[in-house]
Amino acid sequence: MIEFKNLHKSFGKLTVLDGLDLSIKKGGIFAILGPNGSGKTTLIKCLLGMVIPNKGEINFNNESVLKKWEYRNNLNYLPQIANFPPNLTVIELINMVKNLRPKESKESKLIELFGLEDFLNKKLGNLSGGTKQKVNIVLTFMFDSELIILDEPTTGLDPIALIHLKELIQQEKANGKTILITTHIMSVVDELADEIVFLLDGKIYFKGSIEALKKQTNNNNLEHAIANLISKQYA
Ligand SMILES: Nc1ncnc2c1ncn2[C@@H]1O[C@H](COP(=O)(O)OP(=O)(O)OP(=O)(O)O)[C@@H](O)[C@H]1O
Repeated sequence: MIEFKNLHKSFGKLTVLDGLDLSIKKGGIFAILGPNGSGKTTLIKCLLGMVIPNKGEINFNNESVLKKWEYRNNLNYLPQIANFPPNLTVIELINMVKNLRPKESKESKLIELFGLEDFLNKKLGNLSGGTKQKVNIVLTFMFDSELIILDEPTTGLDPIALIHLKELIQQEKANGKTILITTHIMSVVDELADEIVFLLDGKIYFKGSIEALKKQTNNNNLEHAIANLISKQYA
């Protein structure tokens, strides 16, 4: 479904992606992991056309995405930091996004699920971080798309909202969707991920199941298995 071939991206002298190759098949939950600054968001933004690679190919459903935009109709994206217009109310923003995207939307169910009814007429600039993140989640999941990209979706969520988010992700997977998720919360990876994609030094350092990672690192604890991957590389 998605293929990155020999992808390079530098910001000035800083090389972030250094000949990265990765293919992701359709269906399932893929956790994109790596230390801070390893290039997870950059990789996602290359796929979205928000960062232009210096070199390499990116294909979505066997077609190059470079200089294209139509493919974006088939994906939903939750950004790591949502810069909402502070003077709009929650419902104004939801309606604005609905108008921009002429697709069927199911926001009512999500508003109820995350208990946002009482916030609909509040200005986005006055919301708490966690409530803003719930709005971010509603905007991401209200449309039906084959690919869902979630950049740190759990930030600021309380335990109940976190449970609802995890259920939502599982439901999308059950409906055959492909979900890419970046997170530093290993319990989320443990519960959700079918495959781990681990970025280090601008390349994919490991790709496989949690079981395979535990076996390779000879460590039964996911957090320690990941730490083991990093320390072996720098040993
Ligand atoms: N527009 C930009 N201009 C300059 N440097 C950038 C830009 N975007 C990202 N970087 C740098 O590229 C590197 C990779 O950043 P990126 O946000 O992709 O990392 P990440 O793996 O998502 O990190 P984190 O886990 O902290 O979210 C960092 O050193 C970052 O400072």
